[in-house]
Amino acid sequence: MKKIRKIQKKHSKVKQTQHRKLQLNKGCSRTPLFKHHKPNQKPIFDVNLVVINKQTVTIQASVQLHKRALRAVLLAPMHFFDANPTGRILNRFSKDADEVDVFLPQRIDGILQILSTVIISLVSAAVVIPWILIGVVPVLIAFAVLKNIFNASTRQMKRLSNVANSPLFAHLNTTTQGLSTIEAYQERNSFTEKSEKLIDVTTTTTLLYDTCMRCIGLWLDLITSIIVVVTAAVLVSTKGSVNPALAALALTLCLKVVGLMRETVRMMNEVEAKFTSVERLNHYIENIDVEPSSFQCNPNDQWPNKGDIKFSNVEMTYRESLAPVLKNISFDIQPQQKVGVVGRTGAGKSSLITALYRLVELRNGHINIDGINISLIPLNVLRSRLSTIPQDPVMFSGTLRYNLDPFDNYTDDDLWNSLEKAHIKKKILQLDKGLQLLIEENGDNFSVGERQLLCLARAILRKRKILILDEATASVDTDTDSLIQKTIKEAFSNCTVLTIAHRLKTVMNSDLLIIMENGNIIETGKPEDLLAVSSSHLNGMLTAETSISHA
Ligand SMILES: Nc1ncnc2c1ncn2[C@@H]1O[C@H](COP(=O)(O)OP(=O)(O)OP(=O)(O)O)[C@@H](O)[C@H]1O
Repeated sequence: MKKIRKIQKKHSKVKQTQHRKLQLNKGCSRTPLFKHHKPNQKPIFDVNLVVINKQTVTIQASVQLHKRALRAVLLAPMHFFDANPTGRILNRFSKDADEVDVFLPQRIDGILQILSTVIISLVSAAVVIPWILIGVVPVLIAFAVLKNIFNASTRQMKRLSNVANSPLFAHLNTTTQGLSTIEAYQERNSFTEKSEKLIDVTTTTTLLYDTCMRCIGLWLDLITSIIVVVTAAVLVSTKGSVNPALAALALTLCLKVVGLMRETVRMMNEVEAKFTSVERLNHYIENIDVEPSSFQCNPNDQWPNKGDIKFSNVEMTYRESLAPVLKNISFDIQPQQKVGVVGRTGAGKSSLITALYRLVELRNGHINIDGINISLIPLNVLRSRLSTIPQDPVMFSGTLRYNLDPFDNYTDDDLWNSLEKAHIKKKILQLDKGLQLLIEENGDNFSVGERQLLCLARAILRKRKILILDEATASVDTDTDSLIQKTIKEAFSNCTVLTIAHRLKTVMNSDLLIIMENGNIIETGKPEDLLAVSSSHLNGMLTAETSISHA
């Protein structure tokens, strides 16, 4: 019985202490002015809610910035990508976007919280000792001057640090892409050395920025200490004339408020420096030229239904400062004609496609498809009505189905049919997963030739009136090349096909041959007509090709 009573007593004692602790906590939760994210606490003044709602303001702002910068890059013309390496673009969308997404909202929130504390503390102090406000003015001036002195340099250091990241990103990008080549040529050491040098440059600029921030911190601390010392000295020297309680309050407030003001200035400086990331993203939004979106003619859904292509005095240059790569080119391709374009490397064959897709606007002349000048129609319409198999076949990470038919417009049977016509069905069947087969980034789990065949399957599926093949079979063996040419002849019998090829054999069955050199057309006609003339360029090229293959 005694034992039970002892336990009961102990239990009630524990309960009492718990109750007292609870009361104490309740008391505490009433006193603080600011919420520190403890559950069940009901603060009088919730800075997060009252001053700023991070979710709706800062995050929304960064989302908008990101969206608009991304849109600007996606709609940028070709020359933007020629002038800006991938690393530079990656830097904006990784490092700069991270500062805008994470750092700035946190810091701005912090500044607002501290500023509110400073204002409330100053108001409470002014109520008790009004003359304290006289002392605040020089303090504010001192901090403002210091902030201005350091602002320019910290911002510049931050800009330097941001810029220094781009070459590092570009180098890492090229290294990962060319890893096998680096290993094959045993260039691992030189690449590692270059990485280290670039990391050194990046960290040096970051160190400069950090040093600048430390320096401003040091000066702010110095001013704070001077102010506290001066206040203490004044209070001591006026001993007896100031109420000791008020003197203690003045000193405490001085320590707290000046300390907080110092912290605000430091953080504001940091935020202003990091705002260079916003500036850099904004630069993309405001300064990247956008591909022309205005149009004077919107062709019907069936356009082009014949496939007639007419180049008239076309002159094109990749940049204003560069020489033209297409010089006064004129030719006419009849509907359903199979045209072969040949010429030496750099002759301007691929530039014909660039001009057809309006990746670069013409300097002179015009191109008509089915009688419509393509410079007058919307870019998305033009590009969606042509089919191409480029030199570098493009595959996206995702399923095979997604790669062939991203908008889910065709049935599985259609897809298998096109794979069969492109002579790749057998290979896909061997891999077991069928249309759900996963394609790795850049189509790395397929050879270049296989990727070209998958692109051919994609083109067969879309059934456009105009098909452009840019060295589409350059990476497949001669037997498969012949098979593909046969397929193209059958599957695209009622389409216009423009084939750019290095191997003359690939285009010898064309209806028309265009031979290019140095941006000009040097010969054009039916292959048999050109072969009949012994001095023709085609005969010369054939002789050169045969002698190389026999060598
Ligand atoms: N993006 C570019 N910026 C500047 N010049 C370019 C660009 N692309 C190509 N050129 C230049 O334009 C000329 C024609 O290039 P194009 O790619 O059309 O030749 P090509 O006949 O297709 O060569 P290849 O058979 O090697 O693919 C070349 O001198 C090349 O240096």
